[in-house]
Amino acid sequence: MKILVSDPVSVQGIEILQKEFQVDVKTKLSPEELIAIIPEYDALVVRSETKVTKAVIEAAVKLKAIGRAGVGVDNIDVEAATKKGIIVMNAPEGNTIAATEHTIAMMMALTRNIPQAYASMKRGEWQRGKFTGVEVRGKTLGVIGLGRIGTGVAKRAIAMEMKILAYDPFISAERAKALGIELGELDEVFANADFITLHLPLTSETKNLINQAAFDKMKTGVRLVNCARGGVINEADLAAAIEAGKVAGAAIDVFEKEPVDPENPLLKLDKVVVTPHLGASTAEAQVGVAVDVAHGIIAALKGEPVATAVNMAPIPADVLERIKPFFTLAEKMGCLAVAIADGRINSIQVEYNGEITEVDTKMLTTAVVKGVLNPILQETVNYVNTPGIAKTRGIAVREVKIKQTADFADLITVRINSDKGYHTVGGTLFGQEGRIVSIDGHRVDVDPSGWLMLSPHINRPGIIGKVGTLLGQEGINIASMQVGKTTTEGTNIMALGVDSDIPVDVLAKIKAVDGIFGAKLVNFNAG
Ligand SMILES: NC(=O)c1ccc[n+]([C@@H]2O[C@H](COP(=O)([O-])OP(=O)(O)OC[C@H]3O[C@@H](n4cnc5c(N)ncnc54)[C@H](O)[C@@H]3O)[C@@H](O)[C@H]2O)c1
Ligand SMILES: O=C(O)CC[C@@H](O)C(=O)O
Repeated sequence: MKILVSDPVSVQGIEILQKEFQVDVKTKLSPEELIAIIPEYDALVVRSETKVTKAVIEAAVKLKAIGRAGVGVDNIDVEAATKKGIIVMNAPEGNTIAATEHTIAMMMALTRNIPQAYASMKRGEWQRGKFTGVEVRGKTLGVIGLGRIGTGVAKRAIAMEMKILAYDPFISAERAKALGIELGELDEVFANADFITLHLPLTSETKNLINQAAFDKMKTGVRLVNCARGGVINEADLAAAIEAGKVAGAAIDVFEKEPVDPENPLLKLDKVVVTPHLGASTAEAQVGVAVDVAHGIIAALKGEPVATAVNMAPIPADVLERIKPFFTLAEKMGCLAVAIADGRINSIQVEYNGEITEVDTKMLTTAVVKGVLNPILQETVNYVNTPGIAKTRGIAVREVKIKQTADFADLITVRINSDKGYHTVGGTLFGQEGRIVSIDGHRVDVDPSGWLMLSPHINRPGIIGKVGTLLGQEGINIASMQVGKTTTEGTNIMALGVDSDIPVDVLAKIKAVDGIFGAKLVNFNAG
């Protein structure tokens, strides 16, 4: 598989990718160049410069994952990617400290006129009176967006004896209180803040949030800091508010259009301190996001769930740790269940027993359904599109949890229902290895890898020998053999691990053996 890295991403991340896949680093591509080469790639890694538009996604043929080495995914058409079953992930934590510290640096640079004083001295001047600033102690800092960075900025500002008034409709008052932060409505923040700092994403809702109408509600002399996203502030309105004396100054790291247009009015104002989107630009952050995104891309390309996918339900790290060993098993159980099922599938039930019931198992259930759908569909089936595909196909998915278990510490049982009846597959982990421990109530111990032939038969001498002879005549080697007892008196199931595919006509000959009720072949390595 091939990965394209189209923005400057730290070498530590690239090296991790190179251990597993071929990696091409091609930066500064024009939109046309990216569209022309994207069909070759299975994954794309970007920072904020590459615009992954609908056209890019439509041109992609094999693309399975897009990784953003950073937080904001506003440069990626996530909706188009989701429709195509492409996992979009970010690296949300690696640059939090960098952006937090940059925000504080920008606020202090703004209050003490550091860039202006620096430029003046470099011109050979000594102007002490011109650059008198203001203190932040005792001032109210309005924090809009109290997520990772907003909270970090608030904590540091509290240490500088600022009072924090925050607006974030998705944060509880208890959480804010525990941090020593007062929550208020947006208009309260506008009306009371001496400084306002933005830490929210750019969405259709937040675009132009800080516009002329917002400035009208603010204190005269307010100072603004934006290290979140350009576009949240209307730049023309900000420039006008500064010129009118309503806003005393602004520190801006992010712009509506990047790289910024030299004619941007904000660049012409002395009261505006600017940096070229440097919030995440520390050595530590760049390594952090590159390494995080590399691990996410590898997981996605191996068909494993990605903790930081933005178009899938997020999985907390502790839950992922707990359920990760079960993923491959769960998918293979789905693959086995669909192989033995007859008729039109109308529902899949996944029952969990044991310790595993204590965590959120939704992604494991998705893994089972993915395993069911993968062998029967031509389209790419992954963790992003599996729930949608099952729904469109009218397959109801149900999860049942019963903590009590009889024989295993953890047990997963898949029941696949069709218009012709139902089948069950049980699985567990022996150490870290997945094992199929029951098929339709027959006790087995099957390693779910390679080819497996399953054949229920009457429990009487000679049958297994006949099957062995038939396979031997066709040159098909039997690698392992299990015979499980069934709960139905007198019926056993043969589970033969074979080294290669069994042609349909050979399978027909096996089915025709007297005493055999059927024969099904499963390829656990498909998909
Ligand atoms: N300048 C940089 O280089 C740089 C670096 C990292 C992150 N960022 C940007 O900083 C921003 C914050 O990043 P983060 O990691 O803290 O994200 P986060 O997801 O942890 O926090 C965002 C917060 O915004 C809140 N929010 C969403 N919509 C809102 C609205 N309409 N009004 C108020 N609050 C709202 C959310 O509830 C959340 O708490 C993002 O836009 C990110 O892209 C910039
Ligand atoms: O890639 C960058 O340097 C910017 C990252 C930053 O804007 C983010 O959203 O994480």
